[in-house]
Amino acid sequence: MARKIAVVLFNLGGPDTEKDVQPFLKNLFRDPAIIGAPLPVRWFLARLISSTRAPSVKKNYAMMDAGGGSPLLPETKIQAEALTEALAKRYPEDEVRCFIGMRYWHPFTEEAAAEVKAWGADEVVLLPLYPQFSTTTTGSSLTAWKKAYKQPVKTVCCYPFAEGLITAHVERIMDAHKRAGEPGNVRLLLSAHGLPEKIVKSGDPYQWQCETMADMIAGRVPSDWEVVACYQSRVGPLKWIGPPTEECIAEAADEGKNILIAPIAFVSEHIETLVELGEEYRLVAEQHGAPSYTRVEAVGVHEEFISMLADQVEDALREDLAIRSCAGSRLCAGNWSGCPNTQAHAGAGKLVNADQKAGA
Ligand SMILES: C=CC1=C(C)c2cc3[nH]c(cc4nc(cc5[nH]c(cc1n2)c(C)c5CCC(=O)O)C(CCC(=O)O)=C4C)c(C)c3C=C
Ligand SMILES: [Fe+2]
Ligand SMILES: [Fe+2]
Repeated sequence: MARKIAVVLFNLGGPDTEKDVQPFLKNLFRDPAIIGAPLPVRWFLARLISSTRAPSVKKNYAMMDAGGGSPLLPETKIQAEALTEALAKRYPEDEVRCFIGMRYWHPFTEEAAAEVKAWGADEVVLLPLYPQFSTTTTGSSLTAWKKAYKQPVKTVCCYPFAEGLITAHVERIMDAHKRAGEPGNVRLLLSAHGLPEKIVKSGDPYQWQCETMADMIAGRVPSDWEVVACYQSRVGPLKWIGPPTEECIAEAADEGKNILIAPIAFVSEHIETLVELGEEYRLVAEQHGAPSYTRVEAVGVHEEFISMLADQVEDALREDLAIRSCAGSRLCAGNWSGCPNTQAHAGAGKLVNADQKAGA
C-alpha cells in the first residue's frame, strides 16, 4: 500500500521583512541551546541583545535582494523541491512530501509538526539542513520537534563526511577558482559558523566534524593550495572557537595570497554567506591588499548534494533505529560513542594542511 512519507527539513530560519528582524533575534537568544542562563535572565538578555543588535543587523539584511529579510526560506524551498523530485523517483509507489521547520522564524518547527500531523504521514524523517551536528542547531530543532510531535520518527543526525557533500563542495570551489581566472598562490579558507568554546568543551562534535570535513576537502583540491579551516560570525562576550575567519583573511592578504573562501557549515545562501563572506570580509581582504578574494557558492541544489540528502532519507527509512547512526544518548542526537560521525576531539583546533605541508 502506498505510504505517505514526510521529510522534515530543519534550518535556522530568518526574518521575512525588516520588521521581523528584532523578534527573530529575540527568538534566537531566548533559546536555552544558545544562551544557557536560567529563564528570567535569558528572557531579559534576549530582549536586551535583540534590541541593541537589531539596527545594525537590519542594515545587513537590507543588503540582500530579499525585501529587507532573509533569502534562507526561498532558498530552502528550492532545495525542498529538488529533494522531493529526487525522492519521488526513488519511491514511485509512495507519496513523498517535504516540509520545512525553521527554528526561529516562520514556518516554525511546531508549524511543520502540525502540518505533518494534518497530512497524516505514515513515516516521518527529520533531516537537518546542517551537515554537522551541534546542540545549538540540530539539537535545538530536535528539542522543539519532540515537544510538538509525539509519534515515532526517524532522525538523521548529520552527514559531514558524506561523499556527495564533499564532492559538491569541491566542485563549487573549483568553479569559483575558474571564475577567478585560475590564479596560483592560493589559500583556500573553509569557513564555518563559530560556536562558544564552552559548548565544544561540553562535548559538542561540531568542531571536530567541521575540521575533519575540511581535511577531506583539502585532500581533493590541487596539492599546491594551502587550506585553512576557520570560524566566522562571532556573537557576544564569550570565548569562541577559532581561528576567526576575519583574522585568517587579513593574514592571507598580508602574505599576498589569492583567497578563495567557502562556507562549509551552511548549505544555502543567506546573510552569513552573502553579506558576511561576500561583503564584510571582502573589505578586510581589500584593506589588507589581497591580490584577489573570491567567494565560493554554497552547495544549494548541487545534484550530488541533493542526491546525498535523498540517500540519507533512504537509509533512515530502511533502518529500524529511531535515530540513524546514533541511537539513544545525549549528544549528536544519539549515542556519542557509537555514531560514526562522532569521535573524541583528537583533531579539534588543528588546522588543515598549512602545517602539514610545512612538515611534509
Ligand atoms: C552551522 C550553523 C549555525 C550554528 C552552529 C549557529 C550557532 C549560533 N548562531 C548564533 C547567533 C546568530 N546566528 C545568526 C544567523 C544565522 N546562523 C546560522 C547558522 C548557525 N548558527 C544561519 C544559517 C544564520 C542566518 C539566518 C538568516 O536569516 O539568513 C544570527 C542573526 C544574524 C546576526 O545577528 O548576525 C545570530 C544572532 C549563536 C549565538 C550561535 C551559537 C551559540
Ligand atoms: Fe548563527
Ligand atoms: Fe550522530
